[in-house]
Amino acid sequence: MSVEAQTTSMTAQTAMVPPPDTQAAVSIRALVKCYQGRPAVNALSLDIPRGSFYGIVGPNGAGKTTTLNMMTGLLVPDSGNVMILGRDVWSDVDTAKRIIGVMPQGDQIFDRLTGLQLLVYSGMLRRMPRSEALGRASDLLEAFDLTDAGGKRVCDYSSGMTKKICLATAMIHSPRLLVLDEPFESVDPVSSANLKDILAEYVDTGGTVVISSHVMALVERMCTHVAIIDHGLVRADGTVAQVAAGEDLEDRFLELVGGRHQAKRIAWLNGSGSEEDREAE
Ligand SMILES: Nc1ncnc2c1ncn2[C@@H]1O[C@H](COP(=O)(O)OP(=O)(O)OP(=O)(O)O)[C@@H](O)[C@H]1O
Repeated sequence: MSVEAQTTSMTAQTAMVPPPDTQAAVSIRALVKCYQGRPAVNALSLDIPRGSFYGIVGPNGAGKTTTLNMMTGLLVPDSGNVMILGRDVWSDVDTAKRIIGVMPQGDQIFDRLTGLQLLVYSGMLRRMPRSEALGRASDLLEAFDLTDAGGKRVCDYSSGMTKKICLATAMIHSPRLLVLDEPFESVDPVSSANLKDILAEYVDTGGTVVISSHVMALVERMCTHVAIIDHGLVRADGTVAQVAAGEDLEDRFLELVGGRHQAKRIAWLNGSGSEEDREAE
């Protein structure tokens, strides 16, 4: 679709949106973000119910991270609204950030600190007394199997350990909404199972978790709800059963998003013409 056609369809969608749902954990209306004139998020609207475990899925470049960043006060939208637990994010970003737990990326943390120092620092940034931050930090280190690594600098952690410490920093202030971009990526199966238990209990006590993931089986197993995003728009949303519509979620995803094609044979990818062959010539 041309940029003009995309912009026209965006304007038409924006004109018809209902007001945000103040009862939802997250209510997004006609959210737009363009880069170089092209919409990355294209008048997207979505309601995430309180107490849900919500999966956001979509192909590469679909607009998931851009949406999550605008939802959590990290990226200013071009237009549209985001309401978190009944509060408008962009009219008071600081308050919004206080009530959300967002998992930072590995390059957004002070990795010269030890794991323990990083958690205590994150807690104190959230106005927690040092003693309380210390107690919570050691609980989180234990929950994520990082107790032995608590005294080690985060820059010396493996990528899975870094992911876990980033997750822990998102949780230390006990937010009622957790937004996690690919939380299970590069986390080992044992830690992953522990994390799933922690998140399931968090949801049982009334918290809302929003994750983005490419692993459809995980979303099908863990999430209560799912939204399939493609080209910056919601293609389907609802409970996992509603979206799957009697099919396997992955099949449904492929059906809605398309893009499967007969893989083109790459003629040279058979070892011939390699460096060794060239040397032998
Ligand atoms: N800072 C940026 N500058 C220019 N274009 C960007 C920028 N960030 C994202 N985009 C573009 O916006 C679109 C959506 O990107 P986004 O990162 O939100 O997708 P995603 O669904 O999270 O993808 P993935 O699954 O690959 O992580 C892509 O076309 C991407 O190239």
